[in-house]
Amino acid sequence: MGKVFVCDHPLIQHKLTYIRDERTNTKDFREYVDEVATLMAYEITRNIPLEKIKVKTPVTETESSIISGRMLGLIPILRAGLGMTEGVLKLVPAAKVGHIGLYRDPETLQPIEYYVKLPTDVQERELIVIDPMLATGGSANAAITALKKRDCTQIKLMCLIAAPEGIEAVQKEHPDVDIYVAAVDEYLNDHGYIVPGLGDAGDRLFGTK
Ligand SMILES: O=P(O)(O)OC[C@H]1O[C@H](OP(=O)(O)OP(=O)(O)O)[C@H](O)[C@@H]1O
Ligand SMILES: O=c1cc[nH]c(=O)[nH]1
Ligand SMILES: [Mg+2]
Repeated sequence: MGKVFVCDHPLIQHKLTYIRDERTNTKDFREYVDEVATLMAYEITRNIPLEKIKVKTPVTETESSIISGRMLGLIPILRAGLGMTEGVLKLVPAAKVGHIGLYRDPETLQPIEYYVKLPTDVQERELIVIDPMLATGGSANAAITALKKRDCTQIKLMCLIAAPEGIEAVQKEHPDVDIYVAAVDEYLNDHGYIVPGLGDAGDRLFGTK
């Protein structure tokens, strides 16, 4: 079963409080989400492979490590996943970015796919699926399934806030996928919103409500 890593660094938890706060305006919300994504990326990339290269210091020649950033792929789920993507790219600028467009039908809560554009070598990359909210888990599961259909095998999921229901759903459908979150909240309300959560991530990021 996939592991759940809660990124509980004080800086992340501090910023998450302002992300949750309904008084935080769109500009500040976007900035906090971006900053938390960068901090979480530090944790998520902890085990990516290093390779040795030769480097000449002012004193001598030596061997030193670099990460194979080109082997990473970031897969934001549109729209809200876009809000975290630049923050991760700050740490791994060589990663390629693929987009999966999904929206959740407000009645059925089922994900509807409307766009997929992936790097041509996506199967060879370690992928991080990015979405701030893991609610029922339907969207994350659909995105991961779309990647697996294209022969992707190394997939992680990165979210800001997860409901226990969403974690369970992903662990059941994709037991090979580890999940990185800043917080696990209490439950889903009757409209499928995470409680206490932060409201609608896409609307708060883009000011659409
Ligand atoms: O776990 P789930 O129950 O599937 O819910 C989570 C999904 O809902 C939100 O997207 P939304 O459908 O609001 O689309 P948007 O990003 O375009 O606003 C969120 O960004 C996730 O993708
Ligand atoms: O709480 C939630 C659940 C799904 N999507 C959101 O943006 N927020
Ligand atoms: Mg939304």
